[in-house]
Amino acid sequence: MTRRLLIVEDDPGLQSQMRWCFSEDLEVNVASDRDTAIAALRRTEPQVVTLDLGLPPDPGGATEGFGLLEEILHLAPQTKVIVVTGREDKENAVKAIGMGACDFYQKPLDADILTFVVNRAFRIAELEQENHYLSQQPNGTNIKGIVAASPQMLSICRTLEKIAPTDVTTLITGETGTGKELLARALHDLSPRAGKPFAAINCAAIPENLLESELFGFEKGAFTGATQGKKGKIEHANGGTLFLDEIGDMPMPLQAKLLRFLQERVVDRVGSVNPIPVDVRVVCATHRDVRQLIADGLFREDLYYRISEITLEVPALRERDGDALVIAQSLLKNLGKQVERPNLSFSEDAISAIGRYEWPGNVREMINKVKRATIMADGKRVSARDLELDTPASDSGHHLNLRQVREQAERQAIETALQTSAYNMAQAARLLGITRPTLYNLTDKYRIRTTSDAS
Ligand SMILES: Nc1ncnc2c1ncn2[C@@H]1O[C@H](COP(=O)(O)OP(=O)(O)OP(=O)(O)O)[C@@H](O)[C@H]1O
Repeated sequence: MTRRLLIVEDDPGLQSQMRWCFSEDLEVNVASDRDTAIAALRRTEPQVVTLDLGLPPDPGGATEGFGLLEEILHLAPQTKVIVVTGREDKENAVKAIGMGACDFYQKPLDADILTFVVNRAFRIAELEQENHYLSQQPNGTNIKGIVAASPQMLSICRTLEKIAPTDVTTLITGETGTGKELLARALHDLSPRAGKPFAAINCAAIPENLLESELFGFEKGAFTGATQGKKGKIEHANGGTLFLDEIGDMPMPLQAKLLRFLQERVVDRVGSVNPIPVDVRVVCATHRDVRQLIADGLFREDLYYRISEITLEVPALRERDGDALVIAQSLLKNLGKQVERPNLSFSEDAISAIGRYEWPGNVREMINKVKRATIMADGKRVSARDLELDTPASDSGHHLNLRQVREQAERQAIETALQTSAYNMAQAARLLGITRPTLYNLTDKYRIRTTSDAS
């Protein structure tokens, strides 16, 4: 890509000095007033503009410069404008940044600093263009709600489109927050069952003694308090899709009952002897390693084969090439609209931090971070700090003692677990391998918030 720079400067001496600063691989155009600048902008579409605020007919003030800045950003909002101000003119520099200028530079001219600032602006422009390109890439799939650019996810989406019209029982595996439920819903929406119910049940969230009646329903008088019969989730899904989330956490006795249902396609309500035929497509998901569960005697192998006629292994966000940025951009657009800040964009440090971060809580964690950032960002730029991604690794070398290191690690692990589990204390405690009361003690100790501040 040819780098094109437009210098807007009315002083001929400065014009030639600035021209001289830039190496030959830059295409440089010069304009001395607003009209010529706009004509050059339209003609050459520069990625970067340096703009002297003091332009005729107001060379001593900044009105013409501000007017031109506004016009440039209106005509070509992606242009990186560096305003050039006098030495004592901080106020105007700050105002220009607030209006959307990307940087400022104070006279007198210093070739090294100016080159540095201009090159930096080109780099930002290129990164933004790259991101824009990525976010404009067709998903390769029209699956509603799924944002993906990586070959890994596009391949999963293609498989999903192939199996959607069939009734094959599908197992979706992957870390928490990778989009397993989203894919299960997509499978339903793309299937001939789309007009019928999608009934989801989280096998890990319901106490063992209630899960059976939740799934299979119960008859009047089946147990104390059952004054009337109730349909279970499976019956509710009749004609549609049953989504069994966290199937790996299903207790063994229920696994046997589920297996019978999958084989016979009839439901035995608790307390009933009359099997009820049900027509559902079953989709299961788990973040657990089912083979390991089988090896540990916690999951029935025969059930595993029943539920995994097709398995979709959803990779973690950090393993998908290019997805993190594309999803973050899409989230910023959508979540920004929700808080009436539709023009937010990521700063350069945010873009590299998003690419570097491991995303242990995957897309769910990203949603929390971006949601927070849309509220916290000053101006139009979302920084790494707004995303809470600016913990410098070098910090670790500057601790007072081991206690401080331990406490910081503990605090970080708790914050990540809370974000990963969408601030569900029970789930976060499970992720951390501690009890809920212990988690409450620790969040008190470190004064960590236990609810999403964006909710
Ligand atoms: N590729 C994606 N594009 C857009 N949004 C996504 C994508 N993947 C996940 N999400 C969003 O991230 C959130 C978490 O996704 P989802 O609930 O499907 O994950 P999960 O793998 O089922 O998580 P868990 O195992 O914790 O239940 C949802 O709000 C979902 O819409």
